[in-house]
Amino acid sequence: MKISSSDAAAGQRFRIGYAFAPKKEQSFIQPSLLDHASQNGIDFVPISITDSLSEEEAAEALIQQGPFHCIIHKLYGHRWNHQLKQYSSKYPQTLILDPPDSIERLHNRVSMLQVVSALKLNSQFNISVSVPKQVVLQNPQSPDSIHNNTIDGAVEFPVIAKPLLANGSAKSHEMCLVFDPKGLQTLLLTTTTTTTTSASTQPILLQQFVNHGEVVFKVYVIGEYVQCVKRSSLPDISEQQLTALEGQVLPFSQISNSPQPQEGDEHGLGLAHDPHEMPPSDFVEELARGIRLGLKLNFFNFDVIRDSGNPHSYFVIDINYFPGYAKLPSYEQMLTNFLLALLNTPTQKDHQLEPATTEEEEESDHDHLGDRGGGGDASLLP
Ligand SMILES: Nc1ncnc2c1ncn2[C@@H]1O[C@H](COP(=O)(O)OP(=O)(O)OP(=O)(O)O)[C@@H](O)[C@H]1O
Ligand SMILES: O=P(O)(O)O[C@H]1[C@H](OP(=O)(O)O)[C@@H](OP(=O)(O)O)[C@@H](O)[C@@H](O)[C@@H]1OP(=O)(O)O
Repeated sequence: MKISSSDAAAGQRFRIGYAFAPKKEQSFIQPSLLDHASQNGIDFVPISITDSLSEEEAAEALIQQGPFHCIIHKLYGHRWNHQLKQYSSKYPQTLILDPPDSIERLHNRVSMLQVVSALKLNSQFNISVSVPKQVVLQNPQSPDSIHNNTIDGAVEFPVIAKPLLANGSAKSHEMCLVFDPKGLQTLLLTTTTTTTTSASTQPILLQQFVNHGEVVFKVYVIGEYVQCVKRSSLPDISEQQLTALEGQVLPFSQISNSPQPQEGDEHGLGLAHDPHEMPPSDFVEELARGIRLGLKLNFFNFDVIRDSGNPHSYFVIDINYFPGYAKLPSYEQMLTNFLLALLNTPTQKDHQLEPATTEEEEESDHDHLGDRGGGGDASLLP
């Protein structure tokens, strides 16, 4: 099959290949999305690759299912990255959203947040954004970690112990609230028979817990589209509670999937401001833009909390690749508009989705595409 730009201008439809784990496919590929996209000239095509194939056969199978104008995906690992690479050398004009190298950065809770520390926000907002203080225990069961030597001065209690690795596995979401050095010692000494973070000999991130009025703001990004929603979070911890919780470790997992908090529900500590008040939208948009440009990603969300003690101080605590967009009321429009804007840009219209032939031809195609180049490395950033 051959897809060309002149066809597209004449009403040719766009083929978007998608590759997701079954759970993601089920939640994201809704009939409402397929219908809306289809009415606007976009056909979503499932990419299917059998596990039993060898790496090279799997790459060939992906090539056979092409060409696509664009591939969207949330699959990880060497095998999938290799398939994409092979596919891209055959069809360099296909936009791979997003490039695996850019996604990779979100798989480590330190590297994912570096982009936030490097941000320079417009001072007109009178708002500061940072990352809570944090320290990594590379060897959680080493005597230095167990006796808290590694963390001396780096963070203050309470902290949240998070697996450093954030690869989407159930384990990577297992966290613990730790209230003092004794609790941390308990956590690190717990035998490997338990299933919490404590069981892990894998590196752990200790991130300072910030009181934030039990509300987390989730900012969903699709290219330039930004939507901020409120979700329930952990309650604030008072000094009295800290004393009462001495030596304790409280495990939890994926609590931000709980329903949105109701006004007046908060158990905050007599805050001077309303913890439910949404952050200013121009600030959220500027923050999302900065993170998007820094990460060179189009599909992600990030979690922001506001310091209970200072309404001008925000913290970004997590960034997720290709989150649960279907939870947003108008994700069908957001996604379709994003793809159409992208595929209808002049550079994109020049695309001829034919197999690459000679190296020379390929190079000239790359020149044509500039930064949006194929080869699986489209950054699509303005
Ligand atoms: N530093 C912090 N201070 C206060 N609360 C925090 C902090 N870090 C995390 N939390 C709370 O814990 C929740 C889970 O943390 P985090 O987002 O890092 O975990 P996750 O498993 O990666 O989440 P997700 O399910 O969104 O991928 C947050 O939504 C927030 O409610
Ligand atoms: O399953 P849901 O729809 O809730 O989406 C969640 C998504 O799971 P999925 O990709 O398996 O679907 C998670 O991905 P992994 O970290 O586990 O890779 C992460 O992005 C969460 O932040 C998303 O929740 P949200 O932030 O949108 O509330």
